[in-house]
Amino acid sequence: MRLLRLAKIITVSLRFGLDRMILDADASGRLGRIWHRVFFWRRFSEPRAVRLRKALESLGPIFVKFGQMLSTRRDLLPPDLADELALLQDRVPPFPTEQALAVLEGFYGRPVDAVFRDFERTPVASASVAQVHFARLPDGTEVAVKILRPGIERVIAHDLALMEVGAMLLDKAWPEGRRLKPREVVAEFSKYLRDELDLMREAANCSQLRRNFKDSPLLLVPEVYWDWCGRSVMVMERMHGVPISQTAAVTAQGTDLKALSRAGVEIFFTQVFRDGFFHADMHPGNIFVHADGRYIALDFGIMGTLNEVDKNYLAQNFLAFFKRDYKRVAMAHIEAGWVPAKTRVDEFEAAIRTVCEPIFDKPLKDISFGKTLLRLFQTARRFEMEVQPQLVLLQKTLLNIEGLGRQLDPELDLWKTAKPFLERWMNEQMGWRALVRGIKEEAPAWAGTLPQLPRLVHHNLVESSHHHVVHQAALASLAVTQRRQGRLLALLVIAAAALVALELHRLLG
Ligand SMILES: Nc1ncnc2c1ncn2[C@@H]1O[C@H](COP(=O)(O)OP(=O)(O)OP(=O)(O)O)[C@@H](O)[C@H]1O
Repeated sequence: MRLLRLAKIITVSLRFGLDRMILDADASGRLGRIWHRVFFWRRFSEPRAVRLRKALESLGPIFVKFGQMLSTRRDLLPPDLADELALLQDRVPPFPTEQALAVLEGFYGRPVDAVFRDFERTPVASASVAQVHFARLPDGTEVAVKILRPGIERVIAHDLALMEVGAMLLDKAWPEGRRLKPREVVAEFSKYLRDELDLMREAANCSQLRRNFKDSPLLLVPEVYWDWCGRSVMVMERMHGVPISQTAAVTAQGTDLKALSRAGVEIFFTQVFRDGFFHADMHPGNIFVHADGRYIALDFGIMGTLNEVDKNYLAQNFLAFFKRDYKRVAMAHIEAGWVPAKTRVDEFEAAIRTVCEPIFDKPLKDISFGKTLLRLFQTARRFEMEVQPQLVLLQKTLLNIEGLGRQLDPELDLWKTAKPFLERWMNEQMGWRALVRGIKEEAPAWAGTLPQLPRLVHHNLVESSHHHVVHQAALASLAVTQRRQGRLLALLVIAAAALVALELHRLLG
């Protein structure tokens, strides 16, 4: 099976000339010249990016997903490849309903019709990893049932193993290819795919996001029905709305597109700066709009988490960046320990200025946060900064949010919407508010420790007087040892002197 798959990969690579992409970059090499002679008859009329896209399409859904992920790594890929790969569509025919029913019956141990009041046999959507059917719970609640594609674990394991081999070869055999960090990219993809294979994880993400946005006037998140969920099945509230990509239908239901685009930015910055937990798969297929104008989020396979250091880094950088205070940007990197402490601030500052200043050529409203962050990461990498995966995820999501926002309202001023969030966060980190918050956070721990304080103080005093006695004894024994060693040294010196004297006497006498 694996050999067959490998053979297919090699054939497809030769058919679409992927080998040429590598060897053309290394045409002067001996291997390149020999290869060109062996395969002299091949001519490719299409550009390399199109050939790569077609090759991935013919290798199947996992490779298509891989290409989609690659298209977001603009920090690694040349623009022509990234643009073309972004066109990849995760279109796969649904798997037969009997298989879906078999998965469900295997999991529940009962016929599907005994679990759900009614279960729609035709899926509402199908993708490479899962498909979704609508159903009703016994009490009539409308639900969406997400089911993992049967056997997908095996397919993924095979394809990933082959990708890992490919990445290793690329890394070892092609010095230029190393810059694309093939092993790192495949490892990231592998983690992302394995996460998608556990629907309990996705359900937990969904339920956390719902809790964070409980009673929100901006965002709706489906409720998870845990009693019906497992690793390969997720049952959640069925949401009713219009896909955000259908702008005409969104307007027809009376939603103001300008308000919607602002709300999108607000939701994102709330997720980032309030919760440190954000939806990181914000492609238009996962976003719907409810009739009351609220967003509906779906698909919680990829979520990003940020800690206080990450948030501080982001807020400081964005605020300093928009004030064009590049020195502050450089300092923020050094203070957070992202770049080595030995980095020269002036050099780093100059490098940031060089990449960022051209961005300000445009009006503030047209500046892309996502691109700015990308430039910053690219610069910081040159200064030995290991960009954290959660920040790369955030930067990719920012690009999505901006794209979506500007599609809804070309006049959207992202900075105006985002600035209050950043400033509020910074204010909360400093001054008396931060102090009060710190006390509030620590108070429960103090409540537990305070009653024990007298006992702990007493214990420590006793311990320290005991330690004092122990220390005294140790010091005394050290002094004895020192005296002994002194005596030994004196004896050795005398013995050595006697030997020298004897030797001199023998030589002279
Ligand atoms: N709770 C829900 N209520 C209504 N429709 C839903 C719900 N969950 C999923 N769907 C429908 O199923 C589609 C696919 O769902 P989802 O994105 O979660 O699956 P997926 O397999 O991860 O797809 P992809 O990988 O393409 O994003 C959605 O676009 C939507 O049409």
